Amino acid sequence: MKERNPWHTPLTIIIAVIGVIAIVALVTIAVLQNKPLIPKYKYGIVLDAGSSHTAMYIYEWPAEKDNNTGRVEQTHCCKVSGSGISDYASDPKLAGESLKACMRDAERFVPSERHEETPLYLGATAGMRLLNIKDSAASDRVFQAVSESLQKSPFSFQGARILSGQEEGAFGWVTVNYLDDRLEQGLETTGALDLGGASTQISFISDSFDGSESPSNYVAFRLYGNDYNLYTHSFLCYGKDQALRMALAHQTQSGPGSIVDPCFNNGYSAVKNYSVLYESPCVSGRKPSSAPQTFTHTGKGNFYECQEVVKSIFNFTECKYSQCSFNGIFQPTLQGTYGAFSAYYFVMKFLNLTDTSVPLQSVKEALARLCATPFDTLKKQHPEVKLKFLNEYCFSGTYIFTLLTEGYNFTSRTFSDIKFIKKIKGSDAGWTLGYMLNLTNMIPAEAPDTPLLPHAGYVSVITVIALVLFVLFILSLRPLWPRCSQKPQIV
Ligand SMILES: Nc1nc2c(ncn2[C@@H]2O[C@H](COP(=O)(O)OP(=O)(O)OP(=O)(O)O)[C@@H](O)[C@H]2O)c(=O)[nH]1
Ligand SMILES: [Ca+2]
Repeated sequence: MKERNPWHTPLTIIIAVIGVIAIVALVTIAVLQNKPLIPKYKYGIVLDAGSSHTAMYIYEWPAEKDNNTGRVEQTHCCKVSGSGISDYASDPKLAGESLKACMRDAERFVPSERHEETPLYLGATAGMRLLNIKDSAASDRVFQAVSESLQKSPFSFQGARILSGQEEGAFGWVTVNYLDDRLEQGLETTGALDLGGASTQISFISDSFDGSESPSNYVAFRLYGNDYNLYTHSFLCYGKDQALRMALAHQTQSGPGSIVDPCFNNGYSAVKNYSVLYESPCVSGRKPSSAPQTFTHTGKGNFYECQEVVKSIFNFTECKYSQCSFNGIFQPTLQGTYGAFSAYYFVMKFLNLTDTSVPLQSVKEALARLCATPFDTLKKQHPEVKLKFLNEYCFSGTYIFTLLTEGYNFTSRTFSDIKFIKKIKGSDAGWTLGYMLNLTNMIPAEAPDTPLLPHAGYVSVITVIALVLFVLFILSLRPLWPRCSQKPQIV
């Protein structure tokens, strides 16, 4: 007679089927519930209305990581053609018009279903600060015109305003450290050096600085559970274009007519207009009373003499604090590493000095060679470089060298702590990302709670526990298990 399998009772079969269904359901729910959602992104747009030009940056981040430690990345950048919005003071409508091509670009890069909820900001820096000083009604008209233009875009326009120098410096610092993952992980931070056309910013953490000596240079942050006491200062008029104006103005003081400038290469020559040179508030107070309409600006290319001219635009003597950078501005002792961007990068890139940390002496030698090169030779060596930039590299390089060493007090030892950078992990270094992170509350003050286990670990643990429970359940039903039927004895 065929032996009956003791498991083949209706009860055990039902228990087994229910058990298997329960496990499958449990694992399925665990997987679906915790699976990362299909990547869906959110967007933010910032227009950087600088003194020399406007640029639009589009940022994106995973939608479910909103208000968390999600990585915000720059996905697109559009350079507005023409000059900065402050140059449209006499025809503000054109400032609004100039932004249109980039805004159309943004409509293509941000998916249309996100347009309406995407915040759009415009922040203006030193060019508008200067226009506001010179003619505040004109600056209001420019803002009016750009705001009207941006309101017509499908995005959620959040306003156009001038950033204070302190904000510009602090947000540049946030950008650099956010992109380097230094904030979230509580690592030692990097200082930020930004050289624009009309102002320059220096921002860093110094252990010796708690804000008490100079409160206007102090910005306190609490980010991801860490406190930061940031030193920051923005020098209006010390961006490279305004610095050049000040250097030229200084040289025209000795007598109008012509300037033989050591900061321009030998062979360079141009006729320039006095009124144009002196129209900026950075120099307007110093216009010679009997100046003719024009002056001839020629180059003689000498780095050492150029340094003397550049030094003349700084005041190194006045200081009412324990220590100063220049112009009587407090600066604590330099500390840590620095990321130097904008014009610092453009100029050092031209000098081929961005890849490794460079000894200060090499920079000096490269500048001495550059300034001594006749302008014709320089043009032949760099046919690809725009003349308006090529003209000025001797001045710009010498200015950067002097600002860093004599101004901020970098020495041959600390100079190699500066890295000249343009982008970090695909996003441009600058104040715009930090500005948006702040306005969208994307950096929490406290460290967010992290899940106990990663997703895969969580699913595995749940599965193992389910299996163990199932086995225990089956074992607990032992009393109900059918007994082995005894073979009938043949007597
Ligand atoms: N050599 C070189 N210079 C550049 C380039 N792009 C911009 N510049 C110059 O570098 C300087 C700084 O440029 P930005 O950082 O864009 O300055 P900005 O933001 O307009 O000015 P701020 O409002 O003072 O911040 C200006 O004098 C620009 O004309 C470039 O590709 N090469
Ligand atoms: Ca800038």
